[in-house]
Amino acid sequence: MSDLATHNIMYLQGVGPKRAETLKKELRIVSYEDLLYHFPYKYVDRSRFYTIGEITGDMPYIQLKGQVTSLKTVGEGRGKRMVGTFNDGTGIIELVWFKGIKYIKGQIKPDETYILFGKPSRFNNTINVVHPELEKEPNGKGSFIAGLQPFYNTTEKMKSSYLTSRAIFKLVQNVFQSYTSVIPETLPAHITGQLKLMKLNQALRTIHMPPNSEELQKASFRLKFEELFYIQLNILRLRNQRTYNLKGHIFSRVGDFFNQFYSQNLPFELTNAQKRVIKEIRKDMGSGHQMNRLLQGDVGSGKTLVALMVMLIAIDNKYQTCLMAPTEILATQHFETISEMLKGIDVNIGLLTGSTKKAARNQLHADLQSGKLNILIGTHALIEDNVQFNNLGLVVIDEQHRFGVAQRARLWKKNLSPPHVLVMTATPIPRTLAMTTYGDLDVSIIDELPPGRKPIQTSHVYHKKRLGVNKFVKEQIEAGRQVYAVYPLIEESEKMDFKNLTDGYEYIQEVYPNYNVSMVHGKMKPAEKDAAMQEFASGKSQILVSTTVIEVGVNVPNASVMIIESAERFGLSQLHQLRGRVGRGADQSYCILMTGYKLSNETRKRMEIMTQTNDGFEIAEADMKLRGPGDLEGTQQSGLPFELKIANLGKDSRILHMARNVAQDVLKNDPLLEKQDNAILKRQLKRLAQQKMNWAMIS
Ligand SMILES: Nc1ncnc2c1ncn2[C@@H]1O[C@H](COP(=O)(O)OP(=O)(O)OP(=O)(O)O)[C@@H](O)[C@H]1O
Repeated sequence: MSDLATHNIMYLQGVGPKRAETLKKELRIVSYEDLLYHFPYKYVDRSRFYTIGEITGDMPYIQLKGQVTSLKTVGEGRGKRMVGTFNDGTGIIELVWFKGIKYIKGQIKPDETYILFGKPSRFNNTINVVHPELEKEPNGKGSFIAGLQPFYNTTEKMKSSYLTSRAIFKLVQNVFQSYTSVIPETLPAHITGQLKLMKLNQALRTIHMPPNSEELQKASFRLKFEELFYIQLNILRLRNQRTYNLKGHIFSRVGDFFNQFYSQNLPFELTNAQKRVIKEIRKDMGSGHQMNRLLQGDVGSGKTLVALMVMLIAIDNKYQTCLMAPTEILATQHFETISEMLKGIDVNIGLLTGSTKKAARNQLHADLQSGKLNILIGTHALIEDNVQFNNLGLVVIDEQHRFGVAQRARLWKKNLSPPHVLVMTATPIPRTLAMTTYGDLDVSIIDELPPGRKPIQTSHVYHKKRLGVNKFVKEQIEAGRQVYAVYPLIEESEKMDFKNLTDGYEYIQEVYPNYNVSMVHGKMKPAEKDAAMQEFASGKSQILVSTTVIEVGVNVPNASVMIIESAERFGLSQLHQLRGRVGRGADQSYCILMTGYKLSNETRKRMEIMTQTNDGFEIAEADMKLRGPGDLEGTQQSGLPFELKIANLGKDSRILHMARNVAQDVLKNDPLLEKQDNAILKRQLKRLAQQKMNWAMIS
C-alpha cells in the first residue's frame, strides 16, 4: 500500500497545515496510511435505543430519541450552567451544560426530534446527562453514525487545533472517499487463504466503520495477526541469519575444571531442571553456532550455579569468560561466592568494578590480555574500551535489562568471532512478552527450586498493626534468624525517600535496642556499602535496613523475614524480587507487606496476588494484565521491536502463538524469503523497518 503512504495528510480534505502539524506531533500521523492505522480503541453500539424508564445511574452510555422540552440558564459566575429537560414520550430526564451555553442554546430547536447520546448519572434522585451529544434525527444524510461507533485517541484538548474522536473519524471517512482504489494486500495469498483472513482492504474499512460486531471481530483478528506475524517473522529471520552466518567457538569437551568442581566442590545434587538446562547450553556451545541464550529462573532457583558450571566448560576449552552484574554489590557478591565455590580449583578470578584502584586495574588488564586470568567478574566496567581479553569465549550477563542491547553489542567487538552469550534473568517474563522482546534469543527455563525450600508466607499488614509485626520480628531474631526492612526509593523524590529510610533506621534502632542494625542505600560509597552488607551477611547485624539496592541477587540464606515498607509503591515484579531475598535457606520465611489503609483497587489486587502465590511467572502474567506490557518493569529499555497498534500481548496470546507458528512454517520452507510467493513478505519487512527508522528520526 505504498501509495497511501505517499499521500500527505496535510492535503486531505479537512486537514490543512495547522492540523497536519498537530496530527504529526501528537499522533504520529503524516500520511493517509498512518491515519488508517490509527485504530479506534473502543466502539459503542449505537444501534440500541433505550427508553427513559430503562435507565439506571450506572450505565456507561445511553441513546434516546425525543425532544428537548425546556432550556434555562441557572446560577452565576463559576456555578453558571444551562439545564434542560428531555422527553422521549415515556418520561423525562435532565440535561446539563457547563460550557458552550450560548452556542448550544442557539442550536437546539423545540419541535425537533433529536437523538441523544451520553453517560447518565443520578443526581438528587433524578437522572441527568452532562454535556450530551444531540443530533437531529437523520434524514438519510448527515453525520449521525448508526451501529458501532468508533472512538479514537484524540489530540490534546488545549490546542486550538484540537481534534475530537468524531473529527478523526470524519478524516478517516474523507480518506476512503478520496482514495477509492483497492488497498493492496500486505500478506501473501497462501497465508490469507490458509487462515481465511479478511483482506486488508476490507479489514481497514471494517475496523473504522464496522457494519456489525462479527465483521469487526474478523477485521480486528486479521490486523492483529498481521501485526504480530511481522514481528515474529522479523525476529525469527534475524535468528536464522545469526545461526547461518555467525560462526561460534566450539566447546567440544567437558574437562577437568568442570569435573573436579562437579565431583568435589558441589555440596548438593543439581536439580533436574539445572541438569536439563546445562545440557541445553552445552549442546548450543558445541554446535558451531554462536549461542545467544536467555536463562530464566525464579529467584533462588540456582541460575548462578548453572552459569558458573558453564563458565568452567569454557575454561576447559581454553577460553576466557566473564560475568557482568548490574551493580557493584552484586558483582562483589558473585566474586566472593564464586571464589569460595572454586576453592582448590586452579582458576584465576578477577573482580573489576568502577571502584577498582588503578594499580589493581592495570594488573587485571595485563592478566586478561596475557590470558592468565580465566574469569573476570564485574559491572559494566568490563566493557570499557581498554579492557582487552586474550580469547573471550563466553559472556554471562546477569539481569540484562539493566545493560541494554547496545552495551551487549559492544562485547561482540572485543573479539573477531563473537563469544557465546548467556543472559540470566530472575525477572520472570510472561511467555508472550518473551516471544516478542527476547524472541531472538533461545530460552532455557529453570522451573524447579532446590529441594527443601519452604514456600514463603506472605501477609499484607496495615501500618496500624505495626506492633504485632515488631513482636514477630523479635521472635524470629531470638530464634537466630535475620531480617530485611526495605524502603522505597524513587528517583524523583529521592530526598523524601532518604528521609523514609533514615527515619526507619532510627525507629528500628529504638524498637530493637538489643540488636545490631545495618543500613545500605545507593548513595553510600561502595566500600561503605560493602562493609554494611558484609556485617549483615556474616551475621554481625540482625537487621538490614535498605533501599531496593538489595533487589536482585543478594544471598543471605539465614535471613528469613522481609518487611517491605510502603509496599503500595512497588510494582508486582519488584515486590516478588524483593521477597526472593528470603526463603533461600531451609527455614520457614516470611514476607510482610506494610501499607496504609487508603489503597486503590489496583494496589489491593497487587497485595492480594502477592499473598496468594509465590510463582514468579504467575505474578508476571498478572502484572502484565494489571498494567499492560509497556509498563512491565525492566522491559521499557529493551523495548518491543515495534510499537503495537492493535494487538495486546496480555490478551492476544492465542493470536501471537498462531502468528509465531505461521512465521516458523514460512521460514522453514523459505529461510531467506526468496520464493516468489513470499516476495510480499520481504518487501513488507523492509517497509516496516524503514518506517521504524523514520519515526526514530522524527521523534
Ligand atoms: N541444586 C541445588 N540444591 C541446593 N541448593 C542449591 C542448588 N542450586 C543452588 N543452590 C543454592 O541456592 C541458593 C540460590 O542459588 P543461586 O544464587 O544460584 O540462585 P539464582 O537463581 O542465581 O538466584 P537469584 O536470581 O535470586 O540471584 C544458593 O545458596 C545456592 O548455593
